[in-house]
Amino acid sequence: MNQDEMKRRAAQAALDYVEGGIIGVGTGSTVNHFIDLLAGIKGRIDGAVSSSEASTARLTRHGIAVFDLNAVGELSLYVDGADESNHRLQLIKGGGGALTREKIIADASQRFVCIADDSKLVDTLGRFPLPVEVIPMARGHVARQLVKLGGTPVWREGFVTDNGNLILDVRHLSIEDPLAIEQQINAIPGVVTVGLFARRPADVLILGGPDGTKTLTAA
Ligand SMILES: O=C(CO)[C@H](O)[C@H](O)COP(=O)(O)O
Repeated sequence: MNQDEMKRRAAQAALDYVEGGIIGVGTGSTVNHFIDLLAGIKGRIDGAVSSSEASTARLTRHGIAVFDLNAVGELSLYVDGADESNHRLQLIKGGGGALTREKIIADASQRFVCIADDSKLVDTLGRFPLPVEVIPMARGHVARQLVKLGGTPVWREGFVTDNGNLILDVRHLSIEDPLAIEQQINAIPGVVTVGLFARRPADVLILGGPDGTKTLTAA
């Protein structure tokens, strides 16, 4: 079975968590499946808060109303994908570059349901390069600080985030303590967001695989 079908299975299973109201919607190919499937039950919800311009466009195409987070306040549910998850449901996100808005919406939501194919579950985070969103003028400065932490930052050249910033993808970082690394990187002046979701992990992880889906919950 191909990876895309496994993503679609996870997205399908996430529909069970949709109870109504306005829900948070993330970004990426797995979430694209979720949006397409959500369209089939859109009468059940009042609309969505979106984590990217791409997801907003897709939601709108399906006739799902998109709201500003400021007008909505706290959300009961957020559904998003991930690039990696450990068994504590701490995540690396930002492969699609939407990490800042994703982190804001995750923080504003009572329940974060993460959907992914089963290759995303790892024992230790860090095989996937860690995305860091930075203010453009701070790119060199932040990169040097990341090298001091043991990482190898690579500028995602040509990519500009929805917030007008840049992304550094950091390889070779040892992420034994995700919470400590999240705090350390967030503390570098010029960093907008690091794509480590350790302070706010997922509450539920749905993994699509060849034999169906598997659901993990935070301890
Ligand atoms: O964090 C993200 C976007 O910023 C995505 O959730 C992450 O990159 C996973 O993407 P996909 O579902 O395409 O594998």
